[in-house]
Amino acid sequence: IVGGTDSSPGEWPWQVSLHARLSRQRHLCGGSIISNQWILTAAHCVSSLENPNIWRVYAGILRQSEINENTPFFKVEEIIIHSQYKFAQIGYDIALMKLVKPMNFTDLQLPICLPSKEDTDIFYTDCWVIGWGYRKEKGRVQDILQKAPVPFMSKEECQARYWKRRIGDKVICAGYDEGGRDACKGDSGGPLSCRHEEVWYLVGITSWGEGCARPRQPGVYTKVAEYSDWILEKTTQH
Ligand SMILES: O=C1CSc2cc(C(=O)N[C@@H](Cc3ccccc3)C(=O)NCCc3cc(Cl)ccc3-n3cnnn3)ccc2N1
Repeated sequence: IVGGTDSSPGEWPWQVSLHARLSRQRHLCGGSIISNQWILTAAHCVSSLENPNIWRVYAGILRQSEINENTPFFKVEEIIIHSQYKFAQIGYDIALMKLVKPMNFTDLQLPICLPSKEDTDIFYTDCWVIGWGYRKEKGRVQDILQKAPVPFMSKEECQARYWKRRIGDKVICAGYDEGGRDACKGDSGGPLSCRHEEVWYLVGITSWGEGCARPRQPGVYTKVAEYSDWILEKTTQH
């Protein structure tokens, strides 16, 4: 997160850190707890890393330094990537991770509400982007979970900022024209969390941007309300 501040314990209990064990284990992406057995993240985090056995889900942590070989984690049973995903800039940048065992909810690990598909036209005013990602483009993964407030940007303005690309209806843009606050490397897959009438909703999934916190280059987030049918279909036992 660029331009953010330290989060406090339990402030974002739905935020998880997704670690992949490749040559070595490291934080690769954020994710959000949406039920006791399902994590929502970005498709680009797991595409080409679809073997569930390499992933470790850490919940209820504030600092990456809390993680060592003795830290408990959740194992992943199944990874579901949206069938229309190709790469983040095109869209459909959404994926689900099913945990092997359901987690117990505590003050430090709780689910966030999903917006319902009727909520696609709410203009949220209290949104935050959260993560352990870089604080600048050439940075490093941070220890303490960072948070930054980011205002929605209209689709029209966002399309004007990214005129070489097609900004569709299933993404949300958020950021400042003057730049300065944004997601960055290591934040993707995490939540754009918005508070509406005292309830927090998972409005976006951190997806892509041109650099980090550059003027007139807002962050682009998967619009979760547009995928509520998909989420319901994939997470309901049939
Ligand atoms: O220990 C380490 C050091 S190297 C490292 C890199 C990344 C990374 O590039 N993540 C990418 C995505 C990715 C994930 C897995 C594999 C490959 C790529 C990312 O977060 N990308 C964030 C994309 C983004 C989103 C918004 Cl909303 C705004 C601006 C940006 N950025 C534009 N340029 N940088 N960030 C993640 C974890 C890492 N862990």
